[in-house]
Amino acid sequence: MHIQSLSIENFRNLQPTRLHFSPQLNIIYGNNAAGKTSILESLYILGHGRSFRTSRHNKLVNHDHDSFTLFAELTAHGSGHKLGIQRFRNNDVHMRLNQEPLSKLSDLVSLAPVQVLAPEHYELLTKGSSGRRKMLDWGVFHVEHSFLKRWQDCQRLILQRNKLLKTSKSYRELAVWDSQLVPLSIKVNQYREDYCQLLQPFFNSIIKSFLPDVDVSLHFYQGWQGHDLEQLLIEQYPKDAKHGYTHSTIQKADLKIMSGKRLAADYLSRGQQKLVTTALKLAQLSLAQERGQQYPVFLLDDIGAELDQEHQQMLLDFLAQQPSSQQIFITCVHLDPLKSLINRYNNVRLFHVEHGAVTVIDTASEKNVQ
Ligand SMILES: Nc1ncnc2c1ncn2[C@@H]1O[C@H](COP(=O)(O)OP(=O)(O)OP(=O)(O)O)[C@@H](O)[C@H]1O
Repeated sequence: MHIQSLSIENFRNLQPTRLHFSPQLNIIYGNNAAGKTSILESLYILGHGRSFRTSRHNKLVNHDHDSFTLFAELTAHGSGHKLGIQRFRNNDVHMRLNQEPLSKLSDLVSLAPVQVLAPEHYELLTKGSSGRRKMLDWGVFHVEHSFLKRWQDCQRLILQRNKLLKTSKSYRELAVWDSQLVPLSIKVNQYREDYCQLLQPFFNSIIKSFLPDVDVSLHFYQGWQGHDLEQLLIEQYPKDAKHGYTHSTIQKADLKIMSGKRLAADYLSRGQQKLVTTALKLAQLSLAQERGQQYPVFLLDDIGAELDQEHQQMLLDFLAQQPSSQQIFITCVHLDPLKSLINRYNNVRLFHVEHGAVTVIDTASEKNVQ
């Protein structure tokens, strides 16, 4: 997938602008608070319908306006598309694809795979399992599109089951729901487990280059580890009914990262944990390139902020080896560390951001600088 151009109106501090991107490497640079991450955030919204920084959409609308609008021209599944998203302060959203209204977020997600690595993600190991599950599910979906429908059906059944739990008198009232929920949950679980197995070799090879002396491994834990789900739901009925909530579901699955026999989050340094997160995101990108139906756009926010110089260079070397049809967006304060990457690419666009205003910079003046 390539994003060819993006018009941005009333989004965060950005002045209205229309940007034309390189199908390969795009670098967005400028001082702190200039608006660099806001550009990445708007690109992310094209593929997710939401931000990676906040779940409150009204924060994205410029303080002086009631809605923001994004309009993108992109190439996906081999053809050109025009995608428009307008989001209002009151949470209303209007989406249009090729002039037709688009009602389902899932259509947006399947059209435009966008992967991001931002400072926010460096807490992935230490925070709760939902961030890891979201990351896992994004990957599963882009390798296996039929996953989403099954996942949504499963969520719906869990909600209905939880509702029924609050009024039920015996397990028998739930049996009919569970006869649908159990096979569906097992299927969702299988998708996730298969994906994890596909991801492991990519992750192992990247993490070995980042942390050659540390034993790090990736494991998938289903939400009912070591049990038969059907039996477990029957046994847990008293507890589930008491809380009005199903305790063992696909919502309990997790991607566990171990260092030897210990959880990586309890044992590795913060810097090492950041490298594990970076390796996970890059492994997902590599796997999607190999198995997915199209290459995800890769967004890398604030490259200089979180990694030491040696590992920053490793990350840049990884990006320098990407296939020519991989589109990448990077934000940074200083261009200097990116000079070798810029020189490596034939098709680079540089965008300088200052107080929300974006200027395209002539790459010739920035290329071949030692
Ligand atoms: N809804 C909004 N309306 C107007 N301005 C906003 C809004 N939300 C955030 N801002 C401001 O936009 C500015 C740009 O933020 P952004 O995070 O994009 O900057 P950045 O260039 O990535 O900075 P840094 O290098 O410090 O990460 C900030 O000063 C922020 O306060």
